[in-house]
Amino acid sequence: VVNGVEARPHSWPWQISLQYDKDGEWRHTCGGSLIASNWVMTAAHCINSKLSYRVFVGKHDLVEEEAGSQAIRPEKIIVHEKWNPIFVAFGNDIALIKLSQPVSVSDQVQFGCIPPAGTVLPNLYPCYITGWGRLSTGGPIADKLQQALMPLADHATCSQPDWWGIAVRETMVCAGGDGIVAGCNGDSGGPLNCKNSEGVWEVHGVTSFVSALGCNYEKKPTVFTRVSAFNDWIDQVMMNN
Ligand SMILES: CC(C)c1ccc(NC(=O)[C@@H]2CCCN2C(=O)[C@H](CCCC[NH3+])NC(=O)C(F)(F)F)cc1
Repeated sequence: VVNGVEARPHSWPWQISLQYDKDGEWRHTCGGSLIASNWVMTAAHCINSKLSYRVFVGKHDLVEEEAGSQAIRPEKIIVHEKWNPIFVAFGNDIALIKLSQPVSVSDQVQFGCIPPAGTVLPNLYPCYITGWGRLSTGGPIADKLQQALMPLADHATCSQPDWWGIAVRETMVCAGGDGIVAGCNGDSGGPLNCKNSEGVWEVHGVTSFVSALGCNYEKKPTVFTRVSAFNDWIDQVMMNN
């Protein structure tokens, strides 16, 4: 997250760190959201079938050992069948990770809520991106979980020619674009958190892409997979696996 702030520890208790084993070292590669005791939602582009992963729940500082955190191996990973790794703009950048054992909820580990199917929030609706992604374009990833307020850019705004144009679909959500605050590499797969009218936080987006010209690039908001376009897919996958 570029130009965010350190989150109060464990204030986004569904946020997970997806890590892969690189020569015996575990490396953070993506974020994700715990949505059930044995299911994590992340981005399809985070998954490389050649790598072995672990899901770390209950974390705040990635470089410290933290009581209450737990690393769990995936049992299986289901990537959306319509995800096309060649072109992130085709969308369907969503995947579900079934954990090899259920996680127990606690103060530090909670499930994120999926919004009702079809929910489309209005322009400038205030949401928060969270993640351990780069703190600046090309910069280091964060040790401590970051958060940033990112008002939504509705489809009419986000699909303007000098914004994302036709690269953005209605199955996506845009947020930010002020050239200051943005998601960045390593935030992929993590949640876009929006508080609903009852005051309940929902995971409205899965961090998908930013401009290749720079994370915080004016009129190139961070683009998320719109979770409320995938309720049926999520239900089917969880029921059938
Ligand atoms: C739609 C098309 C014009 C297009 C739009 C944006 C990009 N962005 C990028 O490629 C930048 C550069 C590093 C990774 N990246 C990204 O946007 C990657 C997803 C890459 C998926 C394709 N391999 N996502 C992230 O870094 C993010 F924002 F989720 F944290 C690439 C192509």
